[in-house]
Amino acid sequence: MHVAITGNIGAGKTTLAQMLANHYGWDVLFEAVEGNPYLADFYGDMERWAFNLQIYFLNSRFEQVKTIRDSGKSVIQDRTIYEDAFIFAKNLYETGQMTPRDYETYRGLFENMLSLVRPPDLMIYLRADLPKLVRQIQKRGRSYEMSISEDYLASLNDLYEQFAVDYKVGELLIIDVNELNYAERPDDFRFVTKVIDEHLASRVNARTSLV
Ligand SMILES: Nc1ncnc2c1ncn2[C@@H]1O[C@H](COP(=O)(O)OP(=O)(O)OP(=O)(O)O)[C@@H](O)[C@H]1O
Repeated sequence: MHVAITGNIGAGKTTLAQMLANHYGWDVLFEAVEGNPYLADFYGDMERWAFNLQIYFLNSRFEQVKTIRDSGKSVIQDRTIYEDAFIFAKNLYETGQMTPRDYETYRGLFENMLSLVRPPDLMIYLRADLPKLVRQIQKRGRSYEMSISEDYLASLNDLYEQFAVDYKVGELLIIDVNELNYAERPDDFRFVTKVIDEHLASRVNARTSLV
């Protein structure tokens, strides 16, 4: 079983991935944030560091793809390779912060990698509106994320919504997390696991469901 959690910055993926891993006894794979050599610089000057950061994330995510393939265990993954390309890199290109030739080079590499990527058995999209994202980013208080603008989050959210519509290579479960606080309210976490259990039980019937 390979489950992946997808969603915008501050949606609550990392917390939920850890909680689900504990609950179901799955291994968990996090994103490369600590020790990421580009992330802080990227938030200071996106245009300068866009290509470098995207290559770094693409490589680290591809490493995870290989780990998942070779592990033979049930794994939950915090964010996927699809988001790097279809959301983050695309947004940088569309907003003029990644040049066409860099984007083309990046996409060529991504397409090559994609031929070796097996989609997760279940993708869980945590849908959150801007106020929720902003609150969570401020709450965790990473200094380099304080420069994230609402425009940036809004563009990413638009691309996430498009991604949810276009995602056809596997099953997608959409959970609206605007009113949920599973980190602090056990009932909310029970709600999420119930939805996942139901979805896993009815996998043959539905490819996309929404709660
Ligand atoms: N491909 C990418 N391009 C640009 N920034 C990225 C990319 N992938 C991840 N990031 C950034 O790296 C950091 C990852 O932090 P983290 O793992 O805590 O996840 P997050 O996106 O904030 O999610 P959550 O709060 O839902 O756990 C965020 O600032 C995120 O936007």
